[in-house]
Amino acid sequence: MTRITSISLRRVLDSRGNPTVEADVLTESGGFGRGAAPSGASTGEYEAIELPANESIAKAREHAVPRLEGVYAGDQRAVDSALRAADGTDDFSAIGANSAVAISMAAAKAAADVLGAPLYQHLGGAFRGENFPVPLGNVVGGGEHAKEATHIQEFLAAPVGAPSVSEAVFANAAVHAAVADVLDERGVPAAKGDEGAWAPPISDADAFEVVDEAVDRVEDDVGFEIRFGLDMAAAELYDDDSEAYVYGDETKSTDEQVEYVAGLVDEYDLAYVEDPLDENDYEAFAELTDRVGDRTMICGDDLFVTNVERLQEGIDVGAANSILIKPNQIGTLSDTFDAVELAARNGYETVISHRSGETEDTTIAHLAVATDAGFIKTGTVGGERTAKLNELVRIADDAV
Ligand SMILES: O=C(O)[C@@H](CO)OP(=O)(O)O
Ligand SMILES: [Mg+2]
Repeated sequence: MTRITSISLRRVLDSRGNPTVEADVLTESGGFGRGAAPSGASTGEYEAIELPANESIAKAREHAVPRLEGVYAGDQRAVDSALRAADGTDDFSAIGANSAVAISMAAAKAAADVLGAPLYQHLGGAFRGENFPVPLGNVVGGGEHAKEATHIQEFLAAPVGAPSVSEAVFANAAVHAAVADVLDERGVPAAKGDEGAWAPPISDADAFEVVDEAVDRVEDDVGFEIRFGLDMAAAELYDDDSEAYVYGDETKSTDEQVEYVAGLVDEYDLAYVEDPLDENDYEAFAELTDRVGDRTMICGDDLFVTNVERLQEGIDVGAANSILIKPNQIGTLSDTFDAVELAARNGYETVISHRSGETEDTTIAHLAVATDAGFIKTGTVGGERTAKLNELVRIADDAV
């Protein structure tokens, strides 16, 4: 029933206005699934390769589509193996991870459609749908997502005490609004960055104060615990030549960076710190995790790139205690699940994540519920972000 009869690929817009790949998968019994690839700006050195959308589509039409016709969409491993075989490289550089991930997600949705089950249930089984991830909401940001704003890429609200996913989602939106108030009171004008977070021209130190204040206000209002965290995207700050982290005119050695982050964790009771160190520095990651990993999440994004080999290396040295999961970093849902399972087996928390360039695709909301992830990082406001947040609310309401 889920045998694939046709796949169409097209160029659509992402949230930055760049072309990305959208895939439609049809099965012989009429099942339909659509998936669209997101795109990063602060991409990790070891991610699967995104090709220009046109090129990726042409290559996938030539090499992948003929192999996939006749494969069962319900057999996700078979779909993803066919994608890997069609590509023939380790990093999807032949057909592009953008076409691969769009097809992989579209096939999963087509299979769910045939089964008449929500995607999270097809991917995660009958007993999923009870637990929901805590949404990490980007409220202030800079780095590669907004020039002339903070050096730290993301300040993320973390409503860890929210009694429901819906209350958590609304709490993050309230923190986003409270940040605007605090900035306004300080006379700071702020545009928005790529993910809809405020991108004020202030120092990182001032941003900590602003976010801390905004979180306190909303916490008082809603009456449950809200903390905050960071994506430092430190690989973007690290300069290989000087072997230092560059914050405008200031630099920090690796030891100083570890010291700085450990100090921030304690000063602001941070719930979460993603990529605090360079993507090649497992050792310094391990040192920081050793110091503060008992009281905060140290999460590898560019460090692990959703790749089981890199994750295993991190597990071996104690580099972190959580992993960011982005399907397009590795190219298929099967590889994504492998990374989630390896993480879970080793006591690592998983954080399912959007990219800075997004579409209305809601697959990651289902993926987070299907894998019982503790967290999801998918922005706070803006249509391509609320698409995922609202889908979580619908899943909780049994309305998908
Ligand atoms: O670094 C990140 O975690 C992501 C998403 O917030 O950014 P990008 O998609 O630009 O890599
Ligand atoms: Mg990141």
